[in-house]
Amino acid sequence: MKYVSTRGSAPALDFEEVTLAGLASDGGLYVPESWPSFSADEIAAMAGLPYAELAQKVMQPFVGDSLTPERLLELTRQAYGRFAHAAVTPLKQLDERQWVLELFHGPTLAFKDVALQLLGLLFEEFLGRRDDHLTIVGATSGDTGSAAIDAVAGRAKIDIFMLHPHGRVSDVQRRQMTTVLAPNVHNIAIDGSFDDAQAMVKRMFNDPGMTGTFGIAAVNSINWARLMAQVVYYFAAALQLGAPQRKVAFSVPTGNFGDVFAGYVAAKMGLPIERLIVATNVNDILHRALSTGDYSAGTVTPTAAPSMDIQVSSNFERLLFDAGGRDGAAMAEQMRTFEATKAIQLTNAQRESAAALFTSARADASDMANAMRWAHEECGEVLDPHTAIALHAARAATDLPADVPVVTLATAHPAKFVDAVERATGVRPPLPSRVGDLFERAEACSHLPGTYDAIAAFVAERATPKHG
Ligand SMILES: Cc1ncc(COP(=O)(O)O)c(C=O)c1O
Ligand SMILES: N[C@@H](CCOP(=O)(O)O)C(=O)O
Repeated sequence: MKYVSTRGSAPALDFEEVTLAGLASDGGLYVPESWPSFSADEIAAMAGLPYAELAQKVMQPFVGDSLTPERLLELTRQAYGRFAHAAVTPLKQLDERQWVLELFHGPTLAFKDVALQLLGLLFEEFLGRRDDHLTIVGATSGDTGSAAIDAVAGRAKIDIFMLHPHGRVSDVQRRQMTTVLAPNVHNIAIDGSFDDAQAMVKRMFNDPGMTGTFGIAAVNSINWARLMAQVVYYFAAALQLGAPQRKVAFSVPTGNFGDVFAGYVAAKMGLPIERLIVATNVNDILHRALSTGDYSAGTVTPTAAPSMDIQVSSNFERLLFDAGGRDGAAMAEQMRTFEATKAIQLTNAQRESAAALFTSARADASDMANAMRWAHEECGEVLDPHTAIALHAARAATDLPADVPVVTLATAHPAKFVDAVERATGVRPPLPSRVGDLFERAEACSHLPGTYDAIAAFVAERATPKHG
């Protein structure tokens, strides 16, 4: 399998190279040069497989000969062996139509663990084949950071520098990052928003002063391997609900468009998905883009669902590229316009193609609180604010065919956002014991101005050059 850049001019890479590369050298994102697909019979044969085996089957076409099927299965067993639930991503029924897919049973209590536990192992596997050192530079609005740090802390040949917006992540999210005191972990709180952090990370991939010396790598969803691993749980859920004979809809709390793009990939691979509902909070650039074609970023409003407080959604570029007919030169031009003006209009082709699968909905603070209350009072489930936003959107999708179940992706454990959950439901969910004595541990974090020069200098002083 080869991967091509959405902007058309970076070299095509294989899976091993694309995993270590992160962002393409032309500023684009890598996507498979074509979508692999399964027949209905092949999908039916996956029903009932343990999660690690299903993961190997779904991901093998993307991995190609970078890993044998036997080795990939060893890695998926190792990655998902750390999850606290035997099903890895268990599915729960709320009422006749509504279901919740719990993605937070990994070590750091959010869906990011599903991909990052595997990505940490893939980095180690591929670094073992070469004499290189990796410098991971990531941006987080709370969850990617802790999951990535857990996945790579203490690993030889890897340093991780994780940027988060100062004061805009929950206490649990911050402590899950800053209390990891391994020497290869560097937490940085920046003045600014997640979007500012993400822009600086992307800029570093295109700074020859940094890439010439350091092996800059990505743990954000700009890294293809992140999305690939997230495709698996769409298969897991749909198979339990009757796929391939029955269609399923998914409602996805969305920020950087990675999770819902993984659903798009599952549909491209043959999974019968009736609809993907893109649920946003008041930072609603994606809702506006999908409903009116207006992709224009405003300023970020802090909300009780901080991991979705994003205006510039990296992975939307992957959809625009694929939906727009895979024209790299046109995509590069469209993204240049967006980077310069912070606003573009989707083309008719992009809008029509996206509308075949996606709808969108926006939830404000009271929609979110009402969804949390409904789940708690009517179904006995305590949900986190991000999940509640998607549940609001799922319940609002009344035009779906009556026999289509709707699966809301539960992206974080409610204990990560305990204050917002308590305000809405009166319940203060306890932290699961697997996160240990989080509030007793010492924290280490550097606070830097939100400027590229300050971040680049900080990284350059501490990182190990790529060739030792
Ligand atoms: C809890 C939670 N829900 C939803 C999202 C949004 O997911 P995505 O950025 O893949 O759209 C995030 C952040 O990525 C998150 O941490
Ligand atoms: N919500 C995310 C933002 C980063 O998204 P990613 O999926 O691109 O890593 C977070 O929790 O950090």
